[in-house]
Amino acid sequence: MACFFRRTIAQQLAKMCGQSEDVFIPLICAVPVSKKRWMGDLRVSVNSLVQNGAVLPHEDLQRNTETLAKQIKQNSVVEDVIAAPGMIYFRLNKLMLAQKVLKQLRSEPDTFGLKSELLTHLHGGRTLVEFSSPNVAKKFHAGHLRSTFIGNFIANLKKAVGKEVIRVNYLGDWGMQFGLLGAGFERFGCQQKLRVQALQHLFEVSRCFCHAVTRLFSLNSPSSVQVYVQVNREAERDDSLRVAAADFFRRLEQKEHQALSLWKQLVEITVEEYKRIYERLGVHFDHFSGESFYHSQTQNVLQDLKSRGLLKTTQKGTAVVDLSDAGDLSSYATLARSDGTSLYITRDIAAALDRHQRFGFDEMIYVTDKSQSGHFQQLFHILSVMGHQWAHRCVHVAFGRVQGMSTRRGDVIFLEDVLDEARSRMLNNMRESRSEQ
Ligand SMILES: NC(=[NH2+])NCCC[C@H](N)C(=O)O
Repeated sequence: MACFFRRTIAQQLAKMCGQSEDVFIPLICAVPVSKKRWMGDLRVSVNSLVQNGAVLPHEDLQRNTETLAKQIKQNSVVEDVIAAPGMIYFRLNKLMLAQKVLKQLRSEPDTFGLKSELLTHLHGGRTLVEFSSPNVAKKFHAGHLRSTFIGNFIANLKKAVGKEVIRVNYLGDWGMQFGLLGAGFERFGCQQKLRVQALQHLFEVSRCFCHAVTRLFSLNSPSSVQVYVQVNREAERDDSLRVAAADFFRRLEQKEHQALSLWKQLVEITVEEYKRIYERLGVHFDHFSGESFYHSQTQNVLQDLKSRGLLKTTQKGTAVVDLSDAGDLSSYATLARSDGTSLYITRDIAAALDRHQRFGFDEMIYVTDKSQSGHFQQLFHILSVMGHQWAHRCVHVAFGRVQGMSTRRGDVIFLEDVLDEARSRMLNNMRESRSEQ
C-alpha cells in the first residue's frame, strides 16, 4: 500500500535526478510514530540518497536537502514536503491513504501488506524459532511470557514473508533444579493436590523445600498484591537440602526407575497445563522438546569435541572448552562437571546439532531475556569452532528483564494470574469508559 505513495514520491525524485525510480523506493522510509512530534508519514535521508548514488554529493548537506525539498511538488497524494536537518519529510493525503488501505484490506484480507515491493528481495528458506521454553521445575515467569509473545510475533512475521517456519518449545525439564523438585516432592508432595492444581502445588513443594521458614505478611495496600513471601536465605544455603537434591538428580541421570517415573509424571502434568495456557493465548508450537531429550546425546558431543582437540580437563576434573583468543583459558565454557554430568550448554549444543540435522534450517532464532546473551554467544562460538558454518546463521533475540512483580501467591508470577488480571482490568476499563464504541 505504502508502495503507491512511495512510488509517487520516487517518481518525482527520479525525474528530478535523472535516475530510475526503483533506486528511490527502498530509501523512502515510514516515519516511526511518536507522541511528541509529528513531522510526516514518509521520509528520505539525503545522506542515504548520496550514498546510493541517487543524488550528487554536495558539501553543504543542508542546502542540498532544502534545494531538493523545494523541487518536489505537492499534489493530491503528497500534501506537504518539509526539509528538516538532512531529512525530507512527506505528509500524505490522509483521506486517500485511508481509502486505499481499506480497499486493499477488503479485497485481500489475508495478504494485506505482504505484497509490498519492499519485501520482494526477501528469499524463502526455513527458519526455526525457539521460544517460550519455560522450566518445568521452576516458575513460568514474566520473561517466559515475553518470550512467548515476541517469539510468536517473529514466527508469524517470518511466515508472512514466505519462510517455512518451525516453532519449537524447548522445555527446561532437566538439570539440578529437577533434583530440587524431585527431592521436595518425595518429602512434601501430594498426588491428589498434584492432580487438582499441578503448577500451584509444584510451586508450593519447591517453596517448602527451599524456604524452610516462610513468613507471610499482609500489606495494607488495596491492590491485589496482598501477600509477600519472605524467603529465608539461610534455608537456601542449607547443605542437607542440597545433598538431597543432588542425590535425586544423580538418581535421575542414572535412570533409576522410581525417580524417573516421578520426573515423567511431573513433566507430563506441567506440559498439559502449559498447553492449555498456550491455547488460551492462541500460540502454537510444532515441536515440544526439552533438555531431557538431549541429555543422552551429551556424551557424543563431548566425544566429538575431544576428537577435535577442543575439550580440556581442568584440575578440578571438569571438562571445558577454551574460548579465549590467546588459548590461555582466560575465558572458557564448562561442558561437564567433575562427576561427568552434563550442563545447560552441553545440552544446547546437542539440541542445535540435532535440529540442524533433522530440520535443515537456514536460520535459527532463540528468544530469551538478555541474561542469557553470554550463554548464546558461547554456544554459537563453540558450534562455529566445531566447524559448523551454520552457527553464523543462529541468532539470539534478547529482550530486557521483567522485574519486581508479585502476586497473592508469593514472589512468583503465575501466568494465569497475569492473564486473569489483564482481562478483568480490561473489562473494568471498558465498563467505565463513557464511550459506546
Ligand atoms: N535453547 C535454550 N537454551 N533456550 C532457552 C531456554 C530457556 C530456559 N528454559 C529458561 O527458562 O531460562
